[in-house]
Amino acid sequence: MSQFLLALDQGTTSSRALVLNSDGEIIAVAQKEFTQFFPKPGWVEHDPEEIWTSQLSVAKSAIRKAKIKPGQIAAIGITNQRETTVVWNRRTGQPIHNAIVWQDRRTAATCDRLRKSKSAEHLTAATGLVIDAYFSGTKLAWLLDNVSGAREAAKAGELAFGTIDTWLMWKLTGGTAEAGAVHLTDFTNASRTMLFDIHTGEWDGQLLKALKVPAAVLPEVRSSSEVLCETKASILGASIPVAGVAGDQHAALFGQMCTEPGMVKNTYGTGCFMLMNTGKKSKPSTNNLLSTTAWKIGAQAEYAFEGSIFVAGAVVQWLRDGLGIIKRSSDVEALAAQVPDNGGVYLVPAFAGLGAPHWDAYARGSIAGLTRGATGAHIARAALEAIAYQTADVLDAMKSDAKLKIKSLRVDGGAAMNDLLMQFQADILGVPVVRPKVFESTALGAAYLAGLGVGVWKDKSELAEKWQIDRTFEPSMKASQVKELRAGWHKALERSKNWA
Ligand SMILES: Nc1ncnc2c1ncn2[C@@H]1O[C@H](COP(=O)(O)OP(=O)(O)O)[C@@H](O)[C@H]1O
Ligand SMILES: O=P(O)(O)OC[C@H](O)CO
Repeated sequence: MSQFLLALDQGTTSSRALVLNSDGEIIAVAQKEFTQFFPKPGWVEHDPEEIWTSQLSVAKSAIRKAKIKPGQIAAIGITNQRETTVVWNRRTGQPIHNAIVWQDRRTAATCDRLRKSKSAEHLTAATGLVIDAYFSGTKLAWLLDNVSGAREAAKAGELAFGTIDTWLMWKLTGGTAEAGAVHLTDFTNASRTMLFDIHTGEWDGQLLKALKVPAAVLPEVRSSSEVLCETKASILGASIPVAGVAGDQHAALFGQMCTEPGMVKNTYGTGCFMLMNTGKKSKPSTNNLLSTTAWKIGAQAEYAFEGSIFVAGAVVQWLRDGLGIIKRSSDVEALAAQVPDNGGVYLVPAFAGLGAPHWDAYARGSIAGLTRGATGAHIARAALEAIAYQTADVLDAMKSDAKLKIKSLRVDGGAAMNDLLMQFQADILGVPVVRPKVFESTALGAAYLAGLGVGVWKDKSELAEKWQIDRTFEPSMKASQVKELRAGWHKALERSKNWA
């Protein structure tokens, strides 16, 4: 009987489900958006029940579209928006509050205090992270502090904390303690909590104490590729093993088959997430990157550097919705192509400050170098170039941290469809930019991890054969021109820093 994999990709704005066959080909996709809540400036929440119902409905719909029976699914792979925090009551299965989303800044002041505390140095060494409201730890502490009775209930073992992977596994296995629901997470998701020691692979007692988190709320940490649990048969129509779990950026690194040290992927979505495989030992960053996990397959952990850029494809949305110089995002390419170069115009899209490697929360956007001859086409070109310059700044930091030679950059995400941007990216980096045939790296990664977990595929080398190139963009710009352009970018960047 033919075997299939079901990938559940629970993202920030939508829940997606994909069915793959045992050749790793995608045969069905279903997607559903869900509600974003912004209760106060800087706060972002999701309804955990809506996350579950949307995820379940797309899973069923993808199975229907694939025209397969649930019993033909060999395994489920879960991949998810990372850091988003849910706390629920084990007995009733009810969340005690909305999920606090990774973008939520409500715990920024707690992080300021934590940065000055005696745990700060240990935190960075153990978790590889910088202290920031982005991660789950302070969000969990906020829930325990602000939901009435939560801390006592947590101490008494009545509450469960989880990232979205944990919540989905809980729901897939029955949704209450009585029904036998499991409380598990994987190595990659645990690594984004700010409570987990990525070297020992265990929850860190000192950090739990610093954030006053009772150990009783924490899930058990498992690898990213093994049978973690079996779904309750009544939910999807068959009991199916969940055999792959990873945060979405880690899954994308795997889906891009960046399985050797020095291999890098960049996802060009709203922002950019760049991850580089650094091998079986974690390396500290001295260039303002995160030192994080790649995945754990069986007993073998692998590590990565990560750099996030806050505004990438979003600058194209701004050209469309803010400036109104294009109608659709894809129009940016034709507009930018009307001019042979940027004409000395630089756009720094620091709309929300600057992420890696600059980390300037007070930077703001700017357009520099305007002359009377500047047109909308120059601005469009400068916007696309800015995505490439920011990427080059992160890759430089990675190269210097990793001391590894970069052979190429593997790309995915909506803006990686833009040929002009990808060619310019290759030119600026001086390394080939490689775009795969299948763009769904995140879902592929989750399905690959799950397939490995149940033996549909035997090892990484079998998977690497499935990964195919759509197009390679070779660098062709003169080194002197690259130098001049990057100098112009850095000059504009300086003007944008420390503005607000
Ligand atoms: N042809 C294009 N050129 C540049 N940017 C694009 C193009 N098409 C889409 N985008 C941008 O890509 C982003 C959407 O990519 P996607 O991977 O779906 O992002 P996300 O997962 O963050 O929602 C949007 O910000 C959009 O403006
Ligand atoms: O859901 P995405 O694709 O926006 O990814 C969210 C990241 O995992 C946040 O760290």
